[in-house]
Amino acid sequence: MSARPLALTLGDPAGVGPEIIVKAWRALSQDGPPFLVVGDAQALTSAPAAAGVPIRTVGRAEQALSLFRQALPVLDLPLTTDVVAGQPSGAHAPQIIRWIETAVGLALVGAVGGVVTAPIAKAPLYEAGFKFPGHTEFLAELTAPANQPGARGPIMMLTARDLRVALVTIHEPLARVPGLITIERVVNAGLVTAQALRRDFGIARPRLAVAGLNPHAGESGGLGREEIETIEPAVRALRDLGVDAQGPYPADSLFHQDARARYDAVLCQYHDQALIPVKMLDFWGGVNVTLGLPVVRTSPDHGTGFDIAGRGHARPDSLIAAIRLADSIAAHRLAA
Ligand SMILES: NC(=O)c1ccc[n+]([C@@H]2O[C@H](COP(=O)([O-])OP(=O)(O)OC[C@H]3O[C@@H](n4cnc5c(N)ncnc54)[C@H](O)[C@@H]3O)[C@@H](O)[C@H]2O)c1
Ligand SMILES: N[C@H](C(=O)O)[C@H](O)COP(=O)(O)O
Repeated sequence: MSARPLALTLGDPAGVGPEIIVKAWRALSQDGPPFLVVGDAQALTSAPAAAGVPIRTVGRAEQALSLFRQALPVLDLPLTTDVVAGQPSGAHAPQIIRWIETAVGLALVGAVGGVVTAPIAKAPLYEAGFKFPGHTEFLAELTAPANQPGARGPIMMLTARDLRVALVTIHEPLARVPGLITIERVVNAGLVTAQALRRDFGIARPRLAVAGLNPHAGESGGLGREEIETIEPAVRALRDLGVDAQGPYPADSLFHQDARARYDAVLCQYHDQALIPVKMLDFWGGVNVTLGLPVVRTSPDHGTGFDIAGRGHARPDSLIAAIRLADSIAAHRLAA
């Protein structure tokens, strides 16, 4: 366990975030990684599972270490408008963004060991003028001035059980994806992923399988030429750089149980190619990790769950897995 707490952002206060945070504290308060919440204390107090959970405000992140076993620590940056569970509102956007900025700022100065983000809904943030597709790209912007050892992300990785997937393109409309797959992007995603598998996951000789874009990985050019013109040269370039990369392989046969034993991560070309197998394999245990940034960041694989917010049956499993993984990555970085 790291000697510093983690910072956990509240996410969209109208979603399941407050409820699963309170439940995660219940599950982890005795022997789990300590964390403080960066968000609105009242939203936590009002969460369906909050009865009996002591919630205490703190002024400094380090106070969370001694407090965490007795109470849920919160750096209270209150909302200015009322929250209705299940109803997202652009009015919350400035504070949602501020919580993320604050948590990342704490990580950049070393006051916390990493950041775990509860889910945000993108649409109300876009309506309020948020210019980033999601946390991943926003965190890259916030951490841009800080030094990053090795290749720079952000690269989105999702993990579930024995599967890790890393993405060449992230939040992009499908129609734009082929044009965005360049040799440079594939090589950078492969390098960031291989370096993170060593540095953050402790895998000494990581093996990467690279997925094709087209059906049957292009069928020798008959079903698309991206494999021949872009992905194969990128795989060769990765090998020249010392990365154990193989492929491109047809994506449909890359994710079954026997195939998963042959690699440590799959480099996928686009969002759903990567996230469908993860969420199908283990929706409750899946974790989203941002690779190649100066700060540690994880998140649950699920979203804001507006359809069930406020009802009391949201599951905290994925958030708990995200907290444990952030703690493990922070410990690996500290030991390096
Ligand atoms: N980490 C993140 O910030 C993150 C991740 C994924 C999606 N999102 C955002 O979330 C919003 C909603 O996305 P969506 O509807 O596609 O996916 P979702 O994950 O919010 O919901 C999909 C289904 O899973 C259920 N679900 C989600 N979390 C649950 C939990 N903890 N316990 C029990 N059931 C749960 C929901 O009720 C719903 O039926 C979108 O705006 C998206 O951008 C954010
Ligand atoms: N792409 C993620 C998913 O579908 O699970 C999710 O939108 C989170 O993205 P950020 O971590 O960049 O917010």
